[in-house]
Amino acid sequence: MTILQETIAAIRPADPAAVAEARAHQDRLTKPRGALGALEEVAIRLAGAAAVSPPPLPVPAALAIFAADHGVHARGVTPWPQEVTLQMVGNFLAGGAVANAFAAQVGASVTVVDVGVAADLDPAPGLTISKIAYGTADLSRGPAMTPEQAVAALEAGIAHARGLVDGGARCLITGDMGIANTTASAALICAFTGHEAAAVTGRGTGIDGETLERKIEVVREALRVNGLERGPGAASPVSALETLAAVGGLEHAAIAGFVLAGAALRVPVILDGVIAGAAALAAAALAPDVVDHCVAGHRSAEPGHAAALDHLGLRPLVELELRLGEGTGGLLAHPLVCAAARVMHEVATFDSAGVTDKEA
Ligand SMILES: O=C(O)c1ccc[n+]([C@@H]2O[C@H](COP(=O)([O-])O)[C@@H](O)[C@H]2O)c1
Ligand SMILES: Cc1cc2nc[nH]c2cc1C
Repeated sequence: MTILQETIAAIRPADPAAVAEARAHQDRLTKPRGALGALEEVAIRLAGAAAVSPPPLPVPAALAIFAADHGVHARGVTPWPQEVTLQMVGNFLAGGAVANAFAAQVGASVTVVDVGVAADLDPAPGLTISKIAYGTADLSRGPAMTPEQAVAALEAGIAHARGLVDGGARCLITGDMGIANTTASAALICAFTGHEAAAVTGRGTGIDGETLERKIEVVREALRVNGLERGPGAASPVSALETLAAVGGLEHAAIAGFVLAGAALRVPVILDGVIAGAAALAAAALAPDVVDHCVAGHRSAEPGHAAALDHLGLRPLVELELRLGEGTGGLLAHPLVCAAARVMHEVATFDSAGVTDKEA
């Protein structure tokens, strides 16, 4: 078996006994039933994913930022020059990005993985160089990657997750850096959900109306050229791997592998924004049970993100109109996920605290 096949084969759905025990435990705690709203569901989800109730506290957390460039940049879908991907990797490694500040705030480690930056990076502490290509091909002219490249990127994500978990991480947070990757994200979301390009293509880093029109047309071309057009509800004739290779980025594939590995290792994964959402669609198409191991950290301002989360059946914890990527929304959600788990360990029950429960 390949590393990818072995990882997919190890993924189990939420454990029903742990889910039932966690649900029953929530109802015994000294609070009106349901009073913690969506956090109760997070705690129950963590228990199902870990197959134990109460679930382990999701600490320490590790953010992994997967960086790559995109051939579709040449179509003028973003105002930012491609070299910003490389420059931001330098910024992450120097500790100067928003992701570094948020990671420090929540006590998460930060590592960066080069899976496809269009330039050579010097080795540095915190950087893993797993370069598969110097950026993808232009997805609007043909497949962005070969299936072999997509598998290599998936396996780079798996290897990185395994390394972090071996090093003690008990929560994985997805991060991305890749100028033009919101175009690839929109194409993936169309291909996996059946939505039309105009419904899920957004302004990314911030583009004008004219650029947005062009970006929507580029996404339509990508779907047409790669044989991925389909109506809502119609099944895709193309396999998950071929879809990912056709319109994804190297960082999308690596993030999909990272998520699959977290699930296989029963370590919860907090998803960041639209890039993670698109990658999670690919992961779920490869292994549907992976979703039980994911928490949607936030909902980004990019319209395709809501479509991806709806399709995955995930409810975002934080909604602050963030549209930065890097893992920033996932990092902000981490204390909420910790709080949800901690309740299960530390809050007294009606019985243990001698608090009178309401009458049945
Ligand atoms: O995470 C998000 O939802 C998100 C939304 C918009 C932009 N981004 C980030 O911005 C970059 C891509 O934007 P763009 O406009 O170049 O496609 C890439 O580095 C992403 O991390 C991220
Ligand atoms: C400056 C900058 C920082 C980013 N971080 C993630 N995507 C980004 C895109 C830009 C342009």
